Amino acid sequence: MTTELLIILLIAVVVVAGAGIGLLVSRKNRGLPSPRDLDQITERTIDHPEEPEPGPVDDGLLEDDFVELDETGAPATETTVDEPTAPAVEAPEPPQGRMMRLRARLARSQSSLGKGLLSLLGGGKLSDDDWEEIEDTLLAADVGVGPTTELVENLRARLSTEGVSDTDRARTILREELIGLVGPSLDRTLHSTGDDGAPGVVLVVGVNGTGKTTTVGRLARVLVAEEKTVLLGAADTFRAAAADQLETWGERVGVPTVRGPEGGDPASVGFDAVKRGITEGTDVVLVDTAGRLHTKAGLMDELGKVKRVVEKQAPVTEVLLVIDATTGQNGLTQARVFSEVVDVTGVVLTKLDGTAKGGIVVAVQRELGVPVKFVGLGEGADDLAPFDAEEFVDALLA
Ligand SMILES: Nc1nc2c(ncn2[C@@H]2O[C@H](COP(=O)(O)OP(=O)(O)OP(=O)(O)O)[C@@H](O)[C@H]2O)c(=O)[nH]1
Repeated sequence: MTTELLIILLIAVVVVAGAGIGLLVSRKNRGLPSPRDLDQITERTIDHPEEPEPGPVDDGLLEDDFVELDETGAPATETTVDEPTAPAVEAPEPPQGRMMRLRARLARSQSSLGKGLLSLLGGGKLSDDDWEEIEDTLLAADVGVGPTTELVENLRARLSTEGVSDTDRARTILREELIGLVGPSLDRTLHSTGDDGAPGVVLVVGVNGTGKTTTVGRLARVLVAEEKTVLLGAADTFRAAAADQLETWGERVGVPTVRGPEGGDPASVGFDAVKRGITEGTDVVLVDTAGRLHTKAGLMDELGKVKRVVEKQAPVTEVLLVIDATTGQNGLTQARVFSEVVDVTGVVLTKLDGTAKGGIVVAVQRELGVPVKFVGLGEGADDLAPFDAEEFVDALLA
């Protein structure tokens, strides 16, 4: 009897356990209710993030030519062309008159350099102490020792022979002398026209953080405002964000960007950009380069190679060096290194707004023997002004 009872109990346990497992398996097969079903069940409304639709990822990139750079020993790097995708393009402001519009941005240079000098010079007969103060004012504004001595000598000679005692005359003399120092007859045009139908090729070089990428973007706007067709080459491949940043600048004015993979060969990007510029009959190709100032030899290799490789397609018509005006002597040291590495043909001085060091315009021209062609006077898209000696001095003395 006991044995029979035990057998019955055992069968009962097996049946109950089997039913339980069956229930679990069937629930598993049906799947648990989704969060939304649970909401309906519980009549609670909870926001759940939409699940992404599966499908092909469109990154907006197009395949471009694969470039072999055997002769230079450069690794072949695949570049892509990012056509502008934004439908609405902006109409950039024409470059003429920008310096006048932005002259108030030179306020700090104005008060320390222009107004400081005027108040000293307009005060009648000047003592040696006054002249020393004039010298200090010029040096503090980063004019540089040589140009300061030259200016003071010229002013002394003119003021003593002409015997000036009124402010207006002092202003006129100072204006003339400052304009002479800045160089009114230097060729400050952007050399952006290629020969024999080839595009103009502008290489933009400089240390990262000086405003190089911003400058390339703004130059594109200047050229678009002049009704030129433009192509950008994102040869700063060391920081992915630099290419993205450049592409955004281009998109705003309907200008495409040729870019390579992060860490790819900058020379390949330059090569492809110019190649495409030739094929499409583009007026100007602007190439943003990387400015890692790690070692002079490294920089020389990199920039030298970009230029050499690009010139297999078309001559470089301009090499613009971007210098941050707020860095003073440091900026001049950078300028020296870059000019030893590449043939710099023009300077862009950024961040001239809000610095008291407006005299750097003179110092950098003397240092490199090349003209300042553009100045950055703010963070706005069209705050890059073609440099003009007279307008600059007038803004200082306003
Ligand atoms: N106030 C002022 N800011 C400027 C000017 N030009 C550039 N900047 C700012 O300087 C910062 C650096 O500019 P970038 O163009 O990123 O500098 P970069 O040299 O290309 O540096 P990387 O992209 O790191 O290579 C940005 O915040 C710009 O808005 C200028 O003329 N005035």
